[in-house]
Amino acid sequence: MTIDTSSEADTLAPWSREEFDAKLRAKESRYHIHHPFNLRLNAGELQPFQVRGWVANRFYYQACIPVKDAAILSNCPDREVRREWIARILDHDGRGSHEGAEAGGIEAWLKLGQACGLRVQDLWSHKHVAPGVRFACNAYVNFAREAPWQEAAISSLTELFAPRIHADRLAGWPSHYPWIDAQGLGYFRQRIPLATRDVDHGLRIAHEWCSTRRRQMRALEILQFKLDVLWAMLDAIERAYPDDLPEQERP
Ligand SMILES: O=C(O)c1cc(C(=O)O)c2c(n1)C(=O)C(=O)c1cc(C(=O)O)[nH]c1-2
Repeated sequence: MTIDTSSEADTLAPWSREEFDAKLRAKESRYHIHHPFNLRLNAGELQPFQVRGWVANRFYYQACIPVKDAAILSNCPDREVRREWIARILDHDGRGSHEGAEAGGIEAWLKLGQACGLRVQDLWSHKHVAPGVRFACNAYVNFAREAPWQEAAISSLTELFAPRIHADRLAGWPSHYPWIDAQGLGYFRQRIPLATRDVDHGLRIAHEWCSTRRRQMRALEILQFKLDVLWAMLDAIERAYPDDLPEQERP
């Protein structure tokens, strides 16, 4: 028998904040930190072209994030929320073209790409981007364009689990991949406090919006959608860069 959760949701009291948060956090088991490709990446098992392939494909995600955040802003009539949310765009696009954190996350990712041996123009051309990665990232941006801004804000809550994945890279990559200039890992370092701040804001929005069981259940569905975006990206990247990819097709 299937349970009709949609009508059931209307008869049930909302979970307490603690229960709701626990259910959001339990989604960690589906985070891409557990994807086979990420396990190999962070265990130092990948060949240089596979790391480069991951970096080049992930750059498409990086480029989409501020567009996604601008879509959320464009749907949000609340000035207080907009004032806080706009920081996310500047975090990635930068507040100036100079060096350091002010240059923003996209610039830092380009540095990571260069440290891995990729050329800036090749990253911007997105020529290495696998179709599945493009589809997944575009689905995320389109969701933010079309959903109520509170739902789109909730979709960023995969960042609950991001500090750990960044910290894993900082801890492991210098010894696993000594051919990558460690200066290039700054992106991961700068994201840890920013992800924590984003999550604080995202959770405040989720707590206010999810005042009914139906909305709480919807939030869990949305978080799963976003987990699927990240998982599908790694599925596509894994498929694009098999261990025996011919030399001439390697990034
Ligand atoms: O490297 C990662 O595994 C990872 C994951 C995520 C995430 O969980 O969505 C983000 C990031 N990095 C990231 O760097 C980032 O700026 C970011 C923004 C967002 C978002 O949904 O708004 N997610 C993420």
